[in-house]
Amino acid sequence: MNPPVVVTIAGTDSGGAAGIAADLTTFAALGVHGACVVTAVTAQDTTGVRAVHPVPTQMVLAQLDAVLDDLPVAAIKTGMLASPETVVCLSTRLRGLSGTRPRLVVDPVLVATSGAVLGSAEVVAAYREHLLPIADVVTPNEDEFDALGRPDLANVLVTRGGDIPTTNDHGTGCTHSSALAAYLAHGLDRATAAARADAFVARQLHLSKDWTLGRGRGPVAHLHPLTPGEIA
Ligand SMILES: Nc1ncnc2c1ncn2[C@@H]1O[C@H](COP(=O)(O)OP(=O)(O)O)[C@@H](O)[C@H]1O
Ligand SMILES: Cc1ncc(COP(=O)(O)OP(=O)(O)O)c(N)n1
Repeated sequence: MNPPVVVTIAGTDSGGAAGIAADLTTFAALGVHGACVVTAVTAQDTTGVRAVHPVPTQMVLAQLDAVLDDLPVAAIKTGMLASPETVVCLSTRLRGLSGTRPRLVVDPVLVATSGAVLGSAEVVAAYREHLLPIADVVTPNEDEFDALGRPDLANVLVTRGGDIPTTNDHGTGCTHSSALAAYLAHGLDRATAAARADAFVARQLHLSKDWTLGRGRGPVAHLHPLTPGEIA
């Protein structure tokens, strides 16, 4: 039987903790086929974001069209979208889809844990006007919720850290929204998918809490560890 297909539309993190790397490994962990549309390349590590290079909007749309023309996409997750043009054009493209529209999870990546601003005021305005209204679920953290003007919308699910003591939490927001999209693609309703996504992230944070990768906030684990017998 085919796995459900989920697309992430997001940026890269050269340190492998957040963005596309987190999304695709989370999809693999949760049994969905992951496709990816790259919106920006970031030079980033566990200590912060050094540089951002946005991908031109037409190239973002070309990637998305290639995926949508060929694969039976069950769900789409958006992460860092990098420019207002990309937010607006993507929203227009998604609103215009014919047939059964894929479930849409919007993770409005605007501020990284390191404090780096990943979305300008123009990006915020484009989200509010164009993308939030068509999302099934929007998953801002507290800072992003504030940046968006605390929208009073039924589809907004504000994420709020948790009680696992760890500094290895870089990529948790990406992992959480990807898990949510994967569970929706498996056919779960929104409340159940959200509860499962919380549980998945909690388990992954436990797995990586004693890691000592990097000089800053280390990556959350995205996959499950294999036993030595499974690796050999
Ligand atoms: N320390 C933690 N303990 C348990 N769960 C956590 C912890 N940090 C994050 N989570 C889970 O991950 C989700 C996203 O985390 P959050 O910190 O809001 O994301 P972001 O990385 O975007 O700031 C939370 O809703 C929660 O389910
Ligand atoms: C390329 C890229 N995308 C998203 C983020 C933000 O990641 P997120 O998991 O929401 O939060 P932090 O790990 O930064 O707290 C990013 N840093 N880079």
